[in-house]
Amino acid sequence: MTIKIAMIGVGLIGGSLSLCFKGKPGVTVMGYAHLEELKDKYIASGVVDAATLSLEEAVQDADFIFLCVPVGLLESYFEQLSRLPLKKGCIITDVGSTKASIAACAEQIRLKEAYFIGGHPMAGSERAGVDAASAVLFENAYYVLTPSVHVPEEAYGRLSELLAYTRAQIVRVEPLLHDDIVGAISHLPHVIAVALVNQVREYNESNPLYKMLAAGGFRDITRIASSDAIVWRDILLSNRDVLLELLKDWNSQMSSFTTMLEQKNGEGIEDAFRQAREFRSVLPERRKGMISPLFDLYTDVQDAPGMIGKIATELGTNDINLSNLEIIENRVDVPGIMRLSFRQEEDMERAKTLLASLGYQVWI
Ligand SMILES: NC(=O)c1ccc[n+]([C@@H]2O[C@H](COP(=O)([O-])OP(=O)(O)OC[C@H]3O[C@@H](n4cnc5c(N)ncnc54)[C@H](O)[C@@H]3O)[C@@H](O)[C@H]2O)c1
Ligand SMILES: O=C(O)C(=O)C[C@]1(C(=O)O)C=C[C@@H](O)C=C1
Repeated sequence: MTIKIAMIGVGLIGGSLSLCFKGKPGVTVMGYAHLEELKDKYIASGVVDAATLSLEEAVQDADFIFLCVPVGLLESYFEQLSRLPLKKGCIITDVGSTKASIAACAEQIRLKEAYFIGGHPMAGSERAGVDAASAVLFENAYYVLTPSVHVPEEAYGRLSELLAYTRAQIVRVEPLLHDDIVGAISHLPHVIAVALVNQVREYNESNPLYKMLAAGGFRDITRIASSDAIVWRDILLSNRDVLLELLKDWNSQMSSFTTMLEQKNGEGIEDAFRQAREFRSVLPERRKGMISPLFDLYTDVQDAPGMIGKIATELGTNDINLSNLEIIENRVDVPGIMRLSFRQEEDMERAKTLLASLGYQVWI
């Protein structure tokens, strides 16, 4: 059996999906580019089997069409597709970070012989473009699908089956509920990160020490402030109503901190930190490129380069199989944390005992 996949927009997400599908038995991935230089780039980067500047050629005989363009372009592409000859039973899906507007559009423009199933992989990065694409981006992530009642289970099943190549976990959610939840856990955090960076950027104009001293905490909370401006402009405008409500709640969270500080309410501040830590500690952890779960052990690192070799050697000479090693906070002259991952729980336990006996502070 042959499967043709048309990828409309081969950037971070479209490129990563292409890498998941390309080379699988019977699958060909055709990228659509709106600019000549992008077409050449898509081919040169090797993420697609072929690329074209013609939308019609890209989708001709396609079994699946993925719309991977910024959210503000989704409706226009959907409308163009509805006027093109599509293969009977073809599935059109998108990867947009909002789902209500494209779902409403698909309700209005009924496709004749194709089906639309909204999609949103809950994985990404602050980087953009095909150069940032990765075959393991979606591994162990959730992948939201928002089929309408008009979509037959058979079509939903076909898309889910194809998406198994991403190694993501499919979850079915209503479009409006999706936008409420993703507004809170993704869109609002991006707004907060950008506002925080811009606040500090303004202070830095009068004193460059701000930038110089900005360390782990600032970097951790602001990574996503480097995200693509066009992609995020479209997401925020598309989820505007939800964000306006969320920002009201955010302002009241900030007011409560203002009040606690004004009243020197140390207990209130402690409670806020404790509650946040408790909730954060139960967030599901997801790792790219992992098939089975790992058993993790943590230790402080004073001098990372020397320590890495020393610890790896100690484990090796004691026949303890280390699967992965990562420095979580790597700041010059400041102790960081090393995460040691093991496939077997027994290896982790033995490493814990060994490193503790050698004087390392270790914890699980
Ligand atoms: N960035 C993330 O973390 C993330 C995660 C999940 C979903 N998404 C969604 O994925 C979609 C794509 O985002 P991305 O992060 O891959 O961005 P990107 O900038 O990396 O990719 C966008 C692609 O669309 C192409 N494009 C731009 N204008 C176009 C046009 N007029 N016609 C055709 N193609 C055009 C670009 O050339 C690029 O290849 C967005 O809808 C976004 O909401 C993003
Ligand atoms: O990890 C990141 O950089 C992301 O921004 C990924 C992220 C998110 O906010 O979690 C961003 C947008 C999405 O639509 C899905 C995932």
